[in-house]
Amino acid sequence: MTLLDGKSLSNKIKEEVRVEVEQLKQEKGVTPGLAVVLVGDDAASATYVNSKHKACEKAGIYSEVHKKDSSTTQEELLKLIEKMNNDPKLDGILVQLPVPEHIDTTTVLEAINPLKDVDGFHPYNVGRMVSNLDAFLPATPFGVMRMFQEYNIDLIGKNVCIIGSSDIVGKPMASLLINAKATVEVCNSKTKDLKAHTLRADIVIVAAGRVNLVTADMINEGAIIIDVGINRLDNGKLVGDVDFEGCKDKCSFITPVPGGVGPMTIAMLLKNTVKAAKLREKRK
Ligand SMILES: Nc1nc(=O)c2c([nH]1)NC[C@@H]1CN(c3ccc(C(=O)N[C@@H](CCC(=O)O)C(=O)O)cc3)C=[N+]21
Repeated sequence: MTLLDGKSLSNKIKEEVRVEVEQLKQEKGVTPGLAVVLVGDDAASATYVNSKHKACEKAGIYSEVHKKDSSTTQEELLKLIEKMNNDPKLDGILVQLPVPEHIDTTTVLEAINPLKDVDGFHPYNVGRMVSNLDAFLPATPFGVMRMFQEYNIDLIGKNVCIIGSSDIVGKPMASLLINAKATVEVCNSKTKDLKAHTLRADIVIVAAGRVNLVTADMINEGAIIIDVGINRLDNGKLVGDVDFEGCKDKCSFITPVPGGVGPMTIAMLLKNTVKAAKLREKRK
């Protein structure tokens, strides 16, 4: 079994980004800028936002974090986004999800200028991604694709079973894999006999948020396992959706949690922010 080491690959990508940012500054006088908006006081969200901010600083990307309390209205949030859309310092705008229930996620995401949509969640970018056109790709599935590339994992003709059909992981993951000529199946919590599906797969990608959802009996010998789950146990330990210990000797590749897909998400966000900075002229 080979570990898909997202920690070290993400460090390599972040270093590439740092060099690229340096060049942009020197050659074009452009400093890429990212704004992250956090609404409410979810502890996990606060941690991620903090990691994103620190990663930006290390890469030389200007970063601002807007912490709004949970009573913030949708109107206030839309106003802030409009201001950021017009702020020339900002190349990327990210609203950390989930937002509180009284705020409509789609309305908020649609308010972001698609050319600043470094999360790739705006319908404009979603449509372009599905059509295999140049677009901002959602950081998590983009990071998974980058891992396949790094470890020379061929996708053409492979059976891939994705567990989880969310807008931020499952659906975009399926699109990217379809475009890469894989054969893709997307399961969800209503899927009957999940095991029958995973046992047809060369690659299983799990993003369901359920501890031990995937166990060794559910995977083929030599399968590739990508664990996008992040679950905090009562003892404070961080685990994915896969029974790692049970599966590790049966599969050919597996991502650990932590140190797998998570760090890749942040690295690809930085990549997208640099991409957005290069589009500055087009936004004017
Ligand atoms: N608008 C928006 N964009 C996002 O990209 C977004 C979001 N909302 N909401 C929540 C999810 C989750 N997410 C993660 C980022 C980094 C790690 C990460 O760095 N994980 C580390 C450890 C983290 C820890 O120790 O808590 C690891 O897996 O090794 C995980 C998860 C981004 N998300």
